[in-house]
Amino acid sequence: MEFSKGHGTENDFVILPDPDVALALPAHRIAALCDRRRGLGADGLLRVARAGALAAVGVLPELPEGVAADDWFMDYRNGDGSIAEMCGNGVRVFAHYLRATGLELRDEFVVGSRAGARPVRVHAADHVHGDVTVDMGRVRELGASTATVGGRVLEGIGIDVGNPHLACVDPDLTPASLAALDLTAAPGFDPGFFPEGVNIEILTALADGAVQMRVHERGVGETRSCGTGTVAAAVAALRAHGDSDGKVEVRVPGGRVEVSVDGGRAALRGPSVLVAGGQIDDRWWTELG
Ligand SMILES: N[C@H](CCC[C@H](N)C(=O)O)C(=O)O
Repeated sequence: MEFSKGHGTENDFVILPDPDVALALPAHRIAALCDRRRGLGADGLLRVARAGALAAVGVLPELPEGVAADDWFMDYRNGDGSIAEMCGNGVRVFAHYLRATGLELRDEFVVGSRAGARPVRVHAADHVHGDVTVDMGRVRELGASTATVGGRVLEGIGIDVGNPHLACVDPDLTPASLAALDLTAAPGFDPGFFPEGVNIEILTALADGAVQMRVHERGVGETRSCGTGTVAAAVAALRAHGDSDGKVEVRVPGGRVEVSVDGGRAALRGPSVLVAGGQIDDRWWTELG
């Protein structure tokens, strides 16, 4: 079974080409594959399939708005096997993979996601490095809520980027104190406000057009980057700064991305790296049950 491995600012993914949706992907198999000791190891999994093929076998109940049957669809799963609506770093790696393998010959095309159509522009793509902008669509503020980290209560804004986020801007945070935060345990949050769980970003205030951010992801744990999270962080940082639109460089442990916010919509530009490709042993995969 063919696979590739890639990452966007060190948020890493196993990529499974499966255009006709021949693979069964129960959660326990994904969790084993993404486990960093008993499997290949990754924050998440990207199945590469045609949207119509996913709908035909019932993986998708229907085609999401704006997604055509022959669009490539990013069937994203978190490392614990759970399904998430959208993955911003994942779309960049997905688009890079399509161009690098020749599955897609255009530089501008739509990637389908459970959150809807995500148009991409591939600025550069060779067999290792890519540079991609993703139209992240409409971003919706959900109101104020809080997170608890190491016994401290942090004020945040709930933000819908197709998936749920709580972005906590702490004006007293410095890069050093942010780096010192213990995120090994999942931050506490209000399950009434986020009944489907939440990705939690903690970030410094906007300064010189940039913020520093760490993230604890739903279904994964702390990651070195979260693309949808950088969009939520940029929206929250602009809002705390008294702005609604603007460009923000979001610096995460795994690198840097640029988020543009305009009229309630966002775009995310950043790198992608394809690290390796190979074969997953069919018998190992089957024995997972
Ligand atoms: N853990 C997220 C999905 C992956 C998001 C992140 N990897 C990104 O790049 O946006 C969730 O459950 O909503």
